[in-house]
Amino acid sequence: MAKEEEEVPAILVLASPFGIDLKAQNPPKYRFLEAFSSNLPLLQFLQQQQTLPPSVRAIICNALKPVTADVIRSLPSLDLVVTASAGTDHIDLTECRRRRIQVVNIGGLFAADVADMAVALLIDVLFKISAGDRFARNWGLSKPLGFPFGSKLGGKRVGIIGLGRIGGEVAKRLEAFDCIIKYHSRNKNPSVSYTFYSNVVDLASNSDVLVLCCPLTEQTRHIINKEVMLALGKDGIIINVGRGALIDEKELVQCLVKGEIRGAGLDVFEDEPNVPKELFPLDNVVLSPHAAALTLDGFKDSCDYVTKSLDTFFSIKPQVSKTKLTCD
Ligand SMILES: O=CC(=O)O
Repeated sequence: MAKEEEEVPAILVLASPFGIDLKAQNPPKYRFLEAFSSNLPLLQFLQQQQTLPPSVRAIICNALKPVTADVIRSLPSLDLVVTASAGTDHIDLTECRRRRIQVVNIGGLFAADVADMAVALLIDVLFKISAGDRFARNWGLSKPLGFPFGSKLGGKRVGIIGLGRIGGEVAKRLEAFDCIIKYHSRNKNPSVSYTFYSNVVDLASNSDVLVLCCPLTEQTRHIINKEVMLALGKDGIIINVGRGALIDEKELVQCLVKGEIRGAGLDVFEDEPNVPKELFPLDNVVLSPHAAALTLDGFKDSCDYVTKSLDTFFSIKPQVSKTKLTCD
């Protein structure tokens, strides 16, 4: 390999089309190994590449592209992982820490969009918009009063789990709809007047709706279990814009099928891209393919963010960058 080529950092791109602006540069600043264009499992893809993997310095990924310990181990020169997501649960952070690999996420860039999606899902479940759309397409063929009533949003008691940037945006929006906001998070937030519950079951017992906005960690995995769902009760609704594994999904399916809770709006699932098939016939459930942060207008922002993260990292000496760049 020519010396100049060696000095151009190699970047493994797991999700399309990050790095577009960078690719157009002349002379090129980076060499891109585009795994997203292959159907092979990532490790197999890497094994098939002859030269580049040993020199890969950075990975660009998003929440749907896991960066496992095996992937990290197959890249001996890896210094940086940039994820176009707020969550970092898809990255083996233990292995990154061990190797002193910098992890950079997108912070609150999409907090407002994710909050908008949470509110949209809630309104859809309450007013049965998606179900009504399906019904209206055959309306003329149905019997009178064949479509069940929806429910108001104003006055609902909404329990937000995780009052960080996304949760805060959800609270702001739903306050404007005259909802009563309560929350659970690791710590009470002294700067808000919403009622704080240190216990999720208590929050569920005192809410009509639970909105999940917290990151997935070992502490929050299955934070919504059967006990919480039963405490929420038959009129309760769950909205999840966090991560699928925040809910015990098997129990959620059972509760929805048996009518032990009233409905759910889900943008995320435990085993994406697999969505439990039992949910498909249910009109009290609105499904979305982890799309809260996927807007055409937002995409340019995430490309810019990824570009800036690479440029910042590679323009700083690696030793310095490892201490100065922060994972938000
Ligand atoms: O899932 C999306 C994100 O983590 O930003």
